[in-house]
Amino acid sequence: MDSSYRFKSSSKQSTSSETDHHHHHRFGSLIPRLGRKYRSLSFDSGLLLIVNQRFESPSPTRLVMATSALNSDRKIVTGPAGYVLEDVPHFSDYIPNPPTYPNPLQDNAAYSVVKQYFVDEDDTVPQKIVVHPDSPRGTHFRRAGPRQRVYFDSDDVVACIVTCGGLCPGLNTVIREIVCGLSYMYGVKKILGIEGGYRGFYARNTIDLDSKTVNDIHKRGGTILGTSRGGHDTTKIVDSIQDRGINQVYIIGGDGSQKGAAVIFEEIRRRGLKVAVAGIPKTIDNDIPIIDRSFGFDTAVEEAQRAINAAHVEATSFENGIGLVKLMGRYSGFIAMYATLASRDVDCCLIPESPFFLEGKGGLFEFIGKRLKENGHMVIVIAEGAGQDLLSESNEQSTTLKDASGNKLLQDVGLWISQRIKDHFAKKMTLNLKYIDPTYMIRAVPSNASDNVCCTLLAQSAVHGVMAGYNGFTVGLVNGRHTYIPFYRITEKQNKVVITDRMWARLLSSTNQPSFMKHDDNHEPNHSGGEAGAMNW
Ligand SMILES: Nc1ncnc2c1ncn2[C@@H]1O[C@H](COP(=O)(O)OP(=O)(O)O)[C@@H](O)[C@H]1O
Ligand SMILES: O=P(O)(O)OC[C@H]1O[C@](O)(COP(=O)(O)O)[C@@H](O)[C@@H]1O
Ligand SMILES: [Mg+2]
Repeated sequence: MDSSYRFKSSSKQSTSSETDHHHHHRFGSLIPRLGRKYRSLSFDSGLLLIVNQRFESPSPTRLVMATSALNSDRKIVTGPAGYVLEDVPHFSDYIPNPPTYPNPLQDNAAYSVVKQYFVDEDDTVPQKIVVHPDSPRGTHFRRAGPRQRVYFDSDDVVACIVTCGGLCPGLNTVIREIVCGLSYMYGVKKILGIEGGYRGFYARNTIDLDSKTVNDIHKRGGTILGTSRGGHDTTKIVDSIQDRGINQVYIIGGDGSQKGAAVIFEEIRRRGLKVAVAGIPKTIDNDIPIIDRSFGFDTAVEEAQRAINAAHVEATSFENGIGLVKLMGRYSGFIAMYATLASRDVDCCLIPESPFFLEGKGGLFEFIGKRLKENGHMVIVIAEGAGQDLLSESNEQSTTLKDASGNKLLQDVGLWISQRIKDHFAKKMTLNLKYIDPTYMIRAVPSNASDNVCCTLLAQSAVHGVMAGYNGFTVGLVNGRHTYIPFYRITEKQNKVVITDRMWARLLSSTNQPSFMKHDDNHEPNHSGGEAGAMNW
């Protein structure tokens, strides 16, 4: 490596206020933007573009790439000590010499008081923050925030916003803050709402959005734009984007929506359009990987407390009372786990990641019998995706039904387990079991204060990234900092509760429920699990 190669220490790099903002701008092409610090840029498709080279910037060198060669690539930048930046695409990757403009925020009185308001081009955020002295520096994501130069003239912007998939508290707040961010910060005047999810691009008219029309919407649950499952037709969607002259697309949605956003972006890049696509991750189940937590999750957990309280009141008021609450969570039990930890009234929490069984030693029935004997009542929280294996064993009904988006339709585990418990204890004792299903109540509410702040920052980060020319990314909080994450990192797997992590151990110790490990079970989780995100501390 070049001996004059300069690299900031990791501690310095994470402190943006210390970074040098006076070095020259690098906006002309991909190489200059990567700056002098990186030694290689490789694309996973096998096309190795630059290796072991020191770039002086601004550089006259232009990186010439065939658009087609970029289609499935990953923009990976490596540096010393195992540093890896999983970068997001940028207009300058596939559009030759895109014009740039000074960021209008530089004249905004509100932000002018902030020292070094603009984010340094080289700021990145580490994925893992717990390290050993000899750990490699590891994967980083590009830090979100406003850049000194933007790739859109505000007068030319035609932005659109769409919400897809299931409801989640905070959707309206994100819509509101994208609209307000675009208009107040960047002076954008043309913002369209796409109604009814992806199919709205080609099956519905658009609605005009401005700061006045969205002023109060954050106080309402749901989404003012409407949403849907299914209906993703990439060609029709991109045709509609082109026909309407849209050049910024904000997609608020979960794992399915982000997969949809990724293919829309691929098609846009294939057609060589100067259209930005940004995803804002929405998942009430908190099943999107990498990010610390998703907006609406906090609200959902809080709302679930009301159902758990009701279950507790019912359970404690009757002899051998059992309050059973079913909460959302198809594949990830975060809502159930956090609602249980928050409540302290829950005796048993069942989630999809932790298999359980009913009969025999160490099983659920034995535990219920024991708790009722000790306390006279019991509260059980079950995530909707828990015990699906047991259900399909005892049920001939087809389990292959899917919703319009292709998500497997689950059978009602709450009703099933209620019946099984009643049947089991029928001859032994009088049970009073009350089943509460607050599924849609916890997601149809407006977002709470903390989620509103979370939504605001995500929306603003998305707007800054798009204005700065980044494209094909999802915004997300990583270790408390906002970042731009490539779509593939968000969609390649689901975030799950890792039952061998401390958080699940804390839950087990707070409820003192059995782990439901049979003797022949090995102690590995039965799912791929994934990296421990912040919710798995
Ligand atoms: N693999 C995919 N490719 C393209 N579009 C998809 C894909 N998966 C889901 N979608 C679309 O994304 C939208 C939302 O997906 P869905 O699974 O219902 O909700 P969520 O985004 O909350 O996971 C739907 O319109 C669906 O058709
Ligand atoms: O009945 P619907 O509208 O399909 O939604 C129910 C599902 O939505 C979820 O909240 C998750 O859906 P998303 O992926 O859209 O966020 C699940 O937990 C739940 O099973
Ligand atoms: Mg989903």
